[in-house]
Amino acid sequence: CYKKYEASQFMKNIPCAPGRNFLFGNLLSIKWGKKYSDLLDIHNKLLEKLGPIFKVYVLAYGESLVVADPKFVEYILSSQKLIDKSTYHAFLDSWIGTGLVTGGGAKWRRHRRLIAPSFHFSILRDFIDVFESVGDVFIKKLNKEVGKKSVNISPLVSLCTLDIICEATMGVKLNAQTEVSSDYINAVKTMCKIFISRLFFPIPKYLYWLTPNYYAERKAVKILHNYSDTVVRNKIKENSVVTAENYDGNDVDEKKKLAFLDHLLNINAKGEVLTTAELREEIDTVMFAGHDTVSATISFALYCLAQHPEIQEKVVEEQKAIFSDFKHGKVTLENINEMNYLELVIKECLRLYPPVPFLGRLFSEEVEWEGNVFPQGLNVMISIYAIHRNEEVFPDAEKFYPERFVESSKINSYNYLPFSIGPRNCIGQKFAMLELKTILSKVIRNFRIFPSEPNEKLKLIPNVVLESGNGICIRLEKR
Ligand code: HEM
Repeated sequence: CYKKYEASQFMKNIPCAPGRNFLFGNLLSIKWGKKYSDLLDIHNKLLEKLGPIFKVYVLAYGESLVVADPKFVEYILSSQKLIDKSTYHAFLDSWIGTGLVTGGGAKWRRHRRLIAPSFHFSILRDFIDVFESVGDVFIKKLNKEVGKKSVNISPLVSLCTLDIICEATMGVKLNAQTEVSSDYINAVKTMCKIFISRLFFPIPKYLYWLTPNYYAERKAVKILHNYSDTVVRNKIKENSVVTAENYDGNDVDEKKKLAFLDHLLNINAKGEVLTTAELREEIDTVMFAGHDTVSATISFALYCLAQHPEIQEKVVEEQKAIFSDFKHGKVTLENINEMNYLELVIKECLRLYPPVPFLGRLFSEEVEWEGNVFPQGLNVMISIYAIHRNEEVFPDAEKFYPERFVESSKINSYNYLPFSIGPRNCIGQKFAMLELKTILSKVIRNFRIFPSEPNEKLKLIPNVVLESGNGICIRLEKR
């Protein structure tokens, strides 16, 4: 009880974003006073003015802490107890339920332990074929953009990564790149839009059903669940694979397995069973987590290469040394491991443009740190975006300079964390790196990349992932 009192007193002393309104908290000054696209700027200015730990207030959520202090971040992220996600994550529940990204507590621990082996390197190797074949379609699509003065690359890349994650996860070809439109893709887009709108226009749960979003969300979720449910049920039927409902203790042949779903089904054969609903939840989760994040990174990396011809040239030289058939050579695990300079480029891109710019946590208990007590139930936003721009760690931080990662072992993990760190780090990190290298290698070997005409600068906005409000525009020429 005393801790509770101490925590509430301590919170009073934490600097607060200005313009607090009794009804809307800081939202009015943050949201209405400025354009949505200014949000990261505002956040930077608040950090400068208030320091690396400050609070913002939004009526529907109460006080939230924004943290960019690497020491406190280390304390939070390395904790085995502070693993619960912020209340905002609940806006994704209707779609991805309490799968790995949003779940917490004992269920998350069990699922993480069961699913982690499916992301082992030996399994990921098989997915390079998927990256290759979907990448070939992507190159064909890009061929159609050659000669245009400005191409917003984001939507094209997004369809490519959606095709990849769908095939890798469910073993199903979505053909998002070749089909004009699909209900599934539209439903994914709708859900992402609604998530953001609910985040910034927090309407209390009991009033939400009065809004048009409620009905759009219900329709979209039905489409998304029908899709993954059908795939899961068909797989179970096809493979006669066991689930919690029909498990009889017999093993399933591992060699036949290809997609993540197959690997998850195989878990059931080992006696630790996931129900059909849990399987669907995890499939939807990987579809959500593994699509836009990679898409954003590829798009930003192409933009950076367009803006820095000398860096692009170094990437090309490395690719020339690796591939005897420069344009059509196939990517393999072996040659991916030789793409060292490309890896530096990707790392620098993830530093400047972290797809997940903020990590949300909910303190499930009172937290004592450096003699201060933070209250239980506090929402915390860890600003990866700000941590990655710390001049003391990354001199000339706004500069795109891949060489700064040559001695990456010297960079403390809590100063550079695009995939987060600790128990809730990104389970798909290795998968993502393989996919990023494969697709970027293919693009760079087929096209020269230039800035768009006129040279459109990025206007960063923190949507579901980091995006650019005016698109990510480049110009392509055939090599
Ligand atoms: C460049 C690409 C990617 C980036 C930057 C990224 C980043 C992240 C980050 C920062 C987290 C932690 C979120 C948090 O703590 O709140 C996370 C979690 C997660 N990511 Fe990724 N991710 C990427 C790609 C992928 C891919 C390709 C997959 C799947 C194939 C994936 C699956 C997941 C899952 C399932 C989690 C939740 C892990 C857990 O809490 O146990 N991610 N990712």
